[in-house]
Amino acid sequence: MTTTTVRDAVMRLLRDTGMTTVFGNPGSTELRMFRDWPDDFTYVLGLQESVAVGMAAGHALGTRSAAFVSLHSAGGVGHALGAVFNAFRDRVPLVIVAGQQARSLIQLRPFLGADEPAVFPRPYVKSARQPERAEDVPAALAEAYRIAMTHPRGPVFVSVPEDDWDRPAEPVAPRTVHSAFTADPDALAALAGRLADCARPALVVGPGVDDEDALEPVRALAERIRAGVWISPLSGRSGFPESHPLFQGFLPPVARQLAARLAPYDVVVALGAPVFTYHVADEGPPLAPGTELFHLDCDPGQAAWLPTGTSLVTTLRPALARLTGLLKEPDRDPPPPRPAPVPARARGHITPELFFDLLRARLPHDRVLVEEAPSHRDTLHARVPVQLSGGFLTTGSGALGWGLPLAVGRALADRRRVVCVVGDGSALYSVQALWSAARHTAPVTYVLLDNGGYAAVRALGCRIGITSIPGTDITGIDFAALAESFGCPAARAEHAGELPAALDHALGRGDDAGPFLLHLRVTGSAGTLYGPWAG
Ligand SMILES: O=C(O)C(=O)c1ccccc1
Repeated sequence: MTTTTVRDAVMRLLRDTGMTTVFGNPGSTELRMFRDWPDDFTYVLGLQESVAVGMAAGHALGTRSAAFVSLHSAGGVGHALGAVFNAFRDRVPLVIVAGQQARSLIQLRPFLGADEPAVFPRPYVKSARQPERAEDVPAALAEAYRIAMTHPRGPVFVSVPEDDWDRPAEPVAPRTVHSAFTADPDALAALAGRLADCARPALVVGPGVDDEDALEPVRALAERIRAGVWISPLSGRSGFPESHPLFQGFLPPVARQLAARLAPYDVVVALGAPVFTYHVADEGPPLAPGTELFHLDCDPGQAAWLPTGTSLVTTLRPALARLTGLLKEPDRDPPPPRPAPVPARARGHITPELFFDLLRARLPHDRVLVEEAPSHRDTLHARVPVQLSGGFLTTGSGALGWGLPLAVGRALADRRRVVCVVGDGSALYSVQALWSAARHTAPVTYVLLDNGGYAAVRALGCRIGITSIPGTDITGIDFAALAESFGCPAARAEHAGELPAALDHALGRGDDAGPFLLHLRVTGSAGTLYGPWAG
């Protein structure tokens, strides 16, 4: 006779897998999960489901382990989906449980009930199901954890009817899955041969490098072969020290420009990088005729859809160790280092260039920087070199509202201060995350760059000759007052002369001081994102 319930078995599983911080937004379909809520669990409330998912993602990235998310029924899943899309594309491991109405009510299409719950979040989850029987819920969640954590990682969805939690179920035994795997040794030897013979090699580093914690083996390979190193277009994570003399910059998400940047190289090796992540359409081949691509990634799907090159399906660490071991120091010069930016003017209004120069001078090398200010991304990359794997985090897939809650979860993961640079437009998709940050004393310094609207959209319009775009102006919001109303202290600055002291104050807060928001009115930004359209 079983005496444990689904809830007992799931709580035990969450302890065994380290998922005792639950990010969620509760409702009546989750009530029975909360019965006898254990003292060793922390519930982090997001005041809308996309905020809960964004915070969970930041926590997962910081702990390098899956985070648990509890969503409220079909409507909550709907609210969360933009963030789930990011988590899927950015390979963030999440175990997402959505409440469902009681099994006895489902035939009558009840209030809150989800029709086809396992279909709704697809295709942006690695797996989605509602177990056939209540007693299968613990095993389904254990499986979900293992799927989320197996490369390529990502979110997994389980729908749980509300009456299941009190039903009897057996606990599930802890298990281990080792998911690293190595490419065919002959294929790696052939690649080593090409790298030994080539004239000018380059590496393209993608988000997979941080995901697999492979920065050091990537650096060792780059130094061994004296390769120029590029970051793949719009990568959501840093994976190479950007002050390294071999570092060359960030590939643009436009086909012709990207091919031109890689044209000087005869062999390019992409590491955990989808390489051809374009934002706007362009014509021309993905690579110049003289550039040969090799691509190492753990996702067989990515290997299949890339348009060119030789793919080796592999996790990176074992493949890089073997590859570097096969290569000798070559007789070739390293590429020249990328030029330093021209220092910004420090008078008049605040420009993004000035802000990033001052930030660079104040940012400790081990500080994590979260960014969601799309019209300033290129300026940030040019002026603030990040050194850490995962020291820079953003959305690699484009659903906005990710950065502000991501910073909360990332800060809660190790309670070290995070700096989050966020645009005015971006902030407003998920601004209530400031309340969660204040509530949990999350050490985040937000610097809100306010250019009065959706400047990236305007810039992309200008690029193709559309200069008047409805719905892109946002004015009349007092962000400092808004932050303070959520319990997050704030300040504002408008003039260059005020900025150094304002930044010293905002960035100098201790790790136990909770969040702070600095609202900066900025001018003179963006221009034409990605340069003029050549089509
Ligand atoms: O292009 C867009 O419309 C858009 O939403 C976006 C998202 C992220 C960065 C830049 C633009």
